[in-house]
Amino acid sequence: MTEKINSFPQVLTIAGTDSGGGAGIMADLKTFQMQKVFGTAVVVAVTAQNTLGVQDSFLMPLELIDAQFTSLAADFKIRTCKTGMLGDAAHVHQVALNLKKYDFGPITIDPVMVAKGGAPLLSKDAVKTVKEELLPLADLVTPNLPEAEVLTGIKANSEKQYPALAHALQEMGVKNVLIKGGHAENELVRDYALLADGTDFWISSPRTHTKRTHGTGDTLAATITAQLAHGQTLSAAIKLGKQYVAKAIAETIQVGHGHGPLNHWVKIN
Ligand SMILES: Nc1ncnc2c1ncn2[C@@H]1O[C@H](COP(=O)(O)OP(=O)(O)OP(=O)(O)O)[C@@H](O)[C@H]1O
Ligand SMILES: Cc1ncc(CO)c(N)n1
Repeated sequence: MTEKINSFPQVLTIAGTDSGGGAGIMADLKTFQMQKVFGTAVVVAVTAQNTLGVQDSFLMPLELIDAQFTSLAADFKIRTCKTGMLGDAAHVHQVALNLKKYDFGPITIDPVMVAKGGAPLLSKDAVKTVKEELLPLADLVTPNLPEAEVLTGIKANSEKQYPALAHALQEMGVKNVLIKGGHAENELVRDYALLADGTDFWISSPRTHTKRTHGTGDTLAATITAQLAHGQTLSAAIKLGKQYVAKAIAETIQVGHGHGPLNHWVKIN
């Protein structure tokens, strides 16, 4: 029998691992698999983590970051990519250098700073490097509320300020912005998108009252990355991302004793 060759778009996540399987590279790869794209990964950090918190972490040697990028560039046609946990300023810088060197398609930056339990995933002094070196490379940035505040220096106490946060981020060089509203306390969880052409829209879903929200941001950005690789427009990809993450939170699974992971098995189409 001759082989039957199936082809899937190839995508890349540049982030940290989560031994607990719910966030970071693990959430990204599960999402990629469900969205029918072929997932690859540059491991920037390894975390010893579960649903209760981050117990330990280690950042990869910078040469190994370069080596992973080189391996992928030599053999794959990466259509889109995303970043997650990047650890410190030196690693943000190294990732930015590699993203400038290779064309891995549209770049989604999820500016991960703190884990759900409060553990830092990006050192404070790295924020400057994210702003100066990474954001200008981003096609899309997807901060949660606290991250948007840190990046812009604007304190936001209501949804009315999301457009101001997004415009401030655009002024920092990002083309498209998605502000995530998971950290607000409203009954409707509303995210706000501001696109490069100046158009904007809100997307909302009912809030699921649960502590099982580990990896929500990673899952959203990974879905957008996958859908862009399938050729969806950015606004369609964002809407599909929100739909997937809302369903994956609502149809919960029982894993661990703390901030449990999402149900990546849900289907949206
Ligand atoms: N309780 C919830 N019910 C429904 N949707 C939610 C809930 N919490 C978050 N979301 C949605 O999940 C996505 C991620 O939002 P959030 O603000 O939690 O990101 P995050 O803090 O970066 O997540 P994480 O750090 O866990 O990866 C957004 O689309 C948001 O609207
Ligand atoms: C490795 C890693 N990346 C991202 C997050 C945020 O969800 C986390 N908790 N752990």
